Amino acid sequence: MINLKENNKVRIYGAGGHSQVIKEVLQENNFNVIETFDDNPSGSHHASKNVVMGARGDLKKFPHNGPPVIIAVGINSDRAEIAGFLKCKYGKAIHKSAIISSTSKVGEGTVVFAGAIIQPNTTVGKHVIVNTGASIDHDNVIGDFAHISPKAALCGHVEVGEGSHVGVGAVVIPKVKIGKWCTIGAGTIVIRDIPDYCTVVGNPGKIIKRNMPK
Ligand SMILES: CC(=O)SCCNC(=O)CCNC(=O)[C@H](O)C(C)(C)COP(=O)(O)OP(=O)(O)OC[C@H]1O[C@@H](n2cnc3c(N)ncnc32)[C@H](O)[C@@H]1OP(=O)(O)O
Repeated sequence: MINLKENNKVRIYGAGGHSQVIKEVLQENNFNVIETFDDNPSGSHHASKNVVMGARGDLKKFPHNGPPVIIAVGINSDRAEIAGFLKCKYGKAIHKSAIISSTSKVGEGTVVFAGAIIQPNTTVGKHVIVNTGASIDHDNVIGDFAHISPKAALCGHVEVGEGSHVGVGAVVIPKVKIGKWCTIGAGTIVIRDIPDYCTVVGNPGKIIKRNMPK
């Protein structure tokens, strides 16, 4: 399932490891990745070829018009910043093995990797990463620019705020609300609501840092 049009052409913004996974999802869905941008082309992943300078080089000269773009940058705040200055159309990249309920919604620019599951009545925002094998159950609300890492499990009626990162293998019990721009550590068990900007680790999850917004 994918919603990119324009003769199956797509562009990727970001040329690191995360970009490689997105490229593979797109190619398996018969999309033609015609261009890869990066704001630091010389630091690209070894598998990225023909990477060209991104919009930070010259915002006015950047080809905002054209085939849809996917922002393939793993750091949530960077993805949000890039989405703030690009004037592009966005696509989605959804792996064939992902299961998404017909009653759930996935926003533009969002990527859903192999084996991920999104159960009914869930809303996933824009430019979200639903990583490999992540499980997002029914009636969740996932904010824009969030990242649900591999094998994380969100039970029913969970909310994850804008820009928050749920680490690999974390578990969130039903009806818990995680604020915006939080970090939930790898393997954390979240059993209570988490305020905005907090880092939480452990079982049960405890707040170890409050990261004030930039
Ligand atoms: C395909 C992909 O790769 S997707 C990428 C997915 N990435 C992840 O899931 C990474 C998640 N990140 C983490 O778990 C990190 O450890 C973070 C963000 C929670 C904390 O990182 P930092 O802010 O650098 O904290 P730091 O490493 O200094 O640890 C602070 C304390 O928390 C503890 N801690 C850190 N992470 C965890 C964790 N996941 N579980 C339990 N305790 C933890 C540390 O042991 C340390 O304790 P101490 O003060 O008693 O020594």
